[in-house]
Amino acid sequence: MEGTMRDAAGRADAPAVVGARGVTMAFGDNVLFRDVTFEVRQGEVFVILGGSGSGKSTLLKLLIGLHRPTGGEIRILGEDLGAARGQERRELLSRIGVMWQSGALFGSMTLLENVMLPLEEHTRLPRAAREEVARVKLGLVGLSDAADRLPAEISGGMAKRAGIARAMALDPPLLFLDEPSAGLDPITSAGLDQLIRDLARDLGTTFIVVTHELQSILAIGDRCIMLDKQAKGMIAEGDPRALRDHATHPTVRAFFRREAA
Ligand SMILES: Nc1ncnc2c1ncn2[C@@H]1O[C@H](COP(=O)(O)OP(=O)(O)OP(=O)(O)O)[C@@H](O)[C@H]1O
Repeated sequence: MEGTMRDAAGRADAPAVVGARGVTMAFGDNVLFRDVTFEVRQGEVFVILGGSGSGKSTLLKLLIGLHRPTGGEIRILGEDLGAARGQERRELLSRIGVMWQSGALFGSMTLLENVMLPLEEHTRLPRAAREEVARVKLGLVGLSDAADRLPAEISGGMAKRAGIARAMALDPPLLFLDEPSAGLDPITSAGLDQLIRDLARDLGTTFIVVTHELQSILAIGDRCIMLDKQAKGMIAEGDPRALRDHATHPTVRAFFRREAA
């Protein structure tokens, strides 16, 4: 497997907030990947990349408990996700935020109401406090002025930001983003990348991002792993810029240098 030194951001000593050890996933006879092992450290922006069908989304679903792995162990925020049951598992999973590719905002609610929703479901805060928290989150993503708009009245980039604000409503230490740049023009996408970097730096939030947008990977990723369909597993791990400059594995090189494999 292609590998590089730890990221230059110097987070090698930060505690691991996610750990996958020897993770295998199969649907019936169809093995997607074997022996996937990595750690994500607090405050990192960690990117999962790979070609279509390599299992990126499935890995994301394993990490947030929507699927159980066929083999191996996943630890989230210090807990063994596979061993956690019932209320313990629910509590653990309530400490992670997820933004799905579509943004998944409720169309009949304003952005403010959308961001207030998780607070309604998971806290007993009075309405005024929920509103206050939701306004702060919208402020963090630069949408203070759009709080009263409906999802249909905003751009795709704004919808992604609102999706991030909602995923952050409960102050999760760990945020998962599924293809955040999908469907955005390059300038809007670059703005979103900047937001992700700012949030990671200013709030210490750990991000795990599934994306195949090379510009985004290079802009936001402290470290990445690359899954491969043929290899049925990881073929690279490391600092994306180092992989771009030094990778020798043909598929990894091809991806980072936009060459034919
Ligand atoms: N619930 C499921 N049941 C059975 N097979 C599944 C299921 N989910 C995914 N798969 C299989 O796993 C493969 C990988 O899917 P996955 O969505 O994880 O890939 P991906 O790398 O995210 O791809 P893409 O970039 O195209 O979204 C799919 O091609 C499909 O064969």
